[in-house]
Amino acid sequence: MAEVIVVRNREAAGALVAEAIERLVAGKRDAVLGLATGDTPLPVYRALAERVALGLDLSAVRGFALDEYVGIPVAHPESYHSVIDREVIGPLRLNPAAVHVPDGRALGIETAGERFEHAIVAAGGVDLQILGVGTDGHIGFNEPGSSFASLTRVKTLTKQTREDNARFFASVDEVPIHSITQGLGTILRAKRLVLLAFGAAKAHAIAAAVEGPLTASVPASAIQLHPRASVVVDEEAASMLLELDYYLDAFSNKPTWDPVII
Ligand SMILES: N[C@@H]1[C@@H](O)[C@H](O)[C@@H](COP(=O)(O)O)O[C@@H]1O
Repeated sequence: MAEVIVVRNREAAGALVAEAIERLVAGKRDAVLGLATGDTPLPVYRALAERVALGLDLSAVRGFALDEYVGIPVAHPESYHSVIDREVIGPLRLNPAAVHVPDGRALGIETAGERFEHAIVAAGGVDLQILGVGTDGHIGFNEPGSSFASLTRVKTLTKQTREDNARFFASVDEVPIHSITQGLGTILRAKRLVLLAFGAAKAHAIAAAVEGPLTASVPASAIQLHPRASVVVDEEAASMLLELDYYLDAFSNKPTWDPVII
């Protein structure tokens, strides 16, 4: 079962996960982070940036982004290359050469997934994968129906995802139709998963991911297959969990030898 941690707000979630990443890096300077985009992980990146400003050294940390749009230039401000540069590499002072984003350019797209998988394996795998969740239950861009065994590949975005992401573009018509995303199988190979979600719009996806049946119709339910998955949510995102009292009880009685997330 995934560990469910209910926090007061986004800032508290950011602080909690940043603290775990700091502990991870203290034990492994060149730890490999799996990097999500979207609004959800921003509090984590902000909290880490504050720690970096105070002296935390992340310069040896390596990273793999979850996904990228296909069909927009790398330099487009909303390409995940640009977002990862702006929100992660810069503020966290990571080495740009050590952070990989799937290659969504048309040239060589058939082999881009395989190349990305090789790079993850060559790095020794992802130590901690940060995840958000789409309102339709997707993780990365693994839309409903994605195989639990899938690896990095091109996926067609659903109408719902394109509408959700239209806020980053001038209109929904400008949201790319395709993406290249780590597969559910890729994500499940990470040593630890941390899925974050905030707000009532995510409550259904969180309940389905944590307590619903294991089904490709809810890609985030794949986290139930992972032995070390934590779900960090605010009260609104937690509001449809049937066993909420149990999770709160389990967390407040967490044994001291069992550290949070890491
Ligand atoms: N590809 C990304 C996902 O990685 C992200 O988790 C999800 C939720 O986005 P947000 O965090 O902005 O709600 O949407 C996007 O489609």
